[in-house]
Amino acid sequence: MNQSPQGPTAPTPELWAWTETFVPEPPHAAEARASAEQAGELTVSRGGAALLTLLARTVSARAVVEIGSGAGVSALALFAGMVPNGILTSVDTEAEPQADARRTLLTAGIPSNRFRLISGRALDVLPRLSDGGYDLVLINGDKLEYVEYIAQAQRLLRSGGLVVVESVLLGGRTADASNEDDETIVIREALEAVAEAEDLTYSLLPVGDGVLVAVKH
Ligand SMILES: C[S@@+](CC[C@H](N)C(=O)[O-])C[C@H]1O[C@@H](n2cnc3c(N)ncnc32)[C@H](O)[C@@H]1O
Repeated sequence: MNQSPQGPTAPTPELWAWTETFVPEPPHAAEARASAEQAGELTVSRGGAALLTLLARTVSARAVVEIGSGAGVSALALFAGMVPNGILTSVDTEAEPQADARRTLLTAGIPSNRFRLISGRALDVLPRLSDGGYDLVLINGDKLEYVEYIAQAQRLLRSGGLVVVESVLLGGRTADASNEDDETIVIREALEAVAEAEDLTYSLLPVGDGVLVAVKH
């Protein structure tokens, strides 16, 4: 068997890249991803989208909060796993990607009464949402605010709800001890906040650019 210091079959970057394509992306999602890429808007990875669908289905998500609507790629993935009448509340500071998100969701047949796209800064909007009222919170907004987003997610989630924190590896910067830029420092603090939280059990998954998933108890 192929042995390495990490274990019997340590995955190569090529193998992880292959896992991203393992779950086929539905046609509407592939179109939304292509148009987001064309507009220069960042999205969750393909593997990250499949993970969101899985997690939303795992908790029978009825009420979901998304920080960072972008062009709606993650929203579509969440809806694919949510219960049929589930509602997504999604916040973004930028009007243009949010208009794309609206178009993406409507084109995919999601009725407009199933999503609230709120224009504004997450830290202004989240405090207005109900304590314990949500099954899943996706964090994919301003990385410099991730510590505050996690505190908000702890308040918003019901017991058994999930917080999903996107892109925590920062392309390798988080794990590079010589790196001290502001985003990296905040992401490390956010990871520590989750690790130290007594009401969260977590795992850091090597999906896309790293996804931290935690369940509230
Ligand atoms: C990576 S993109 C989100 C991608 C989206 N989740 C998807 O997969 O399609 C990050 C988004 O966060 C938004 N954003 C940045 N700062 C924010 C803030 N303070 N509050 C809310 N959204 C913010 C940006 O405008 C951008 O659209």
